[in-house]
Amino acid sequence: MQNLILVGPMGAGKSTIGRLLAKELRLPFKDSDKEIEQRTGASIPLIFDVEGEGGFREREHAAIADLCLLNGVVLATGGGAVLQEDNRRALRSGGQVVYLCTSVDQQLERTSRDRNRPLLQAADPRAVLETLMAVRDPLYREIADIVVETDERPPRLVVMEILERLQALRHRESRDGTALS
Ligand SMILES: Nc1ncnc2c1ncn2[C@@H]1O[C@H](COP(=O)(O)OP(=O)(O)OP(=O)(O)O)[C@@H](O)[C@H]1O
Ligand SMILES: O=C(O)C1=C[C@@H](O)[C@@H](O)[C@H](O)C1
Ligand SMILES: [Mg+2]
Repeated sequence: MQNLILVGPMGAGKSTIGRLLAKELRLPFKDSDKEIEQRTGASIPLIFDVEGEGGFREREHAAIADLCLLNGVVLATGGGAVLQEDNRRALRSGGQVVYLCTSVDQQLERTSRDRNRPLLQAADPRAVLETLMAVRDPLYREIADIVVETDERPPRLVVMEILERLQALRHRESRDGTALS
């Protein structure tokens, strides 16, 4: 069975929605950020402190490569997992990719309460999020099978929409497959 892979920016809800989706589908849940922390034995802020973003991205690359080889899991990725082309290829072939789309306003609101995102420990987090979004939005879209809006929608509704949209996609794919054969 294919994996279900969630991509999107910080605060899109990948970890929150991934966990709920996995519960709903009775599938194991994996989170690449958690996997990196477990493998390293250190928190993400500490990895950034000691090794810089480059060190973190190397660890992320290794974790994504391994996690994408699993079968039948829901995988939440880190916000920057789409930056490396290798990662995008692995994510693409690792399963169905869901882009959780979120405005910068909502991202700010959802991330302002915790300090676990080193890239946002900046004087102007809004400017950081806007810059990241300009670079990354096309990359999320490049690999997404479906794009789901999460603004003004509680996590449970987002989960329902993902399930409905994936079902519609499967119907369409099987219909088109039948039409071609
Ligand atoms: N649809 C939603 N509506 C309201 N709040 C939400 C929604 N989705 C997530 N949140 C809240 O936003 C915060 C950030 O969510 P979460 O950690 O799941 O984001 P993430 O996409 O995994 O971020 P990161 O890329 O940094 O790991 C959490 O406090 C979560 O409860
Ligand atoms: O958007 C990003 O680059 C990041 C998002 C988080 O999920 C973590 O992977 C880390 O804080 C970096
Ligand atoms: Mg997360």
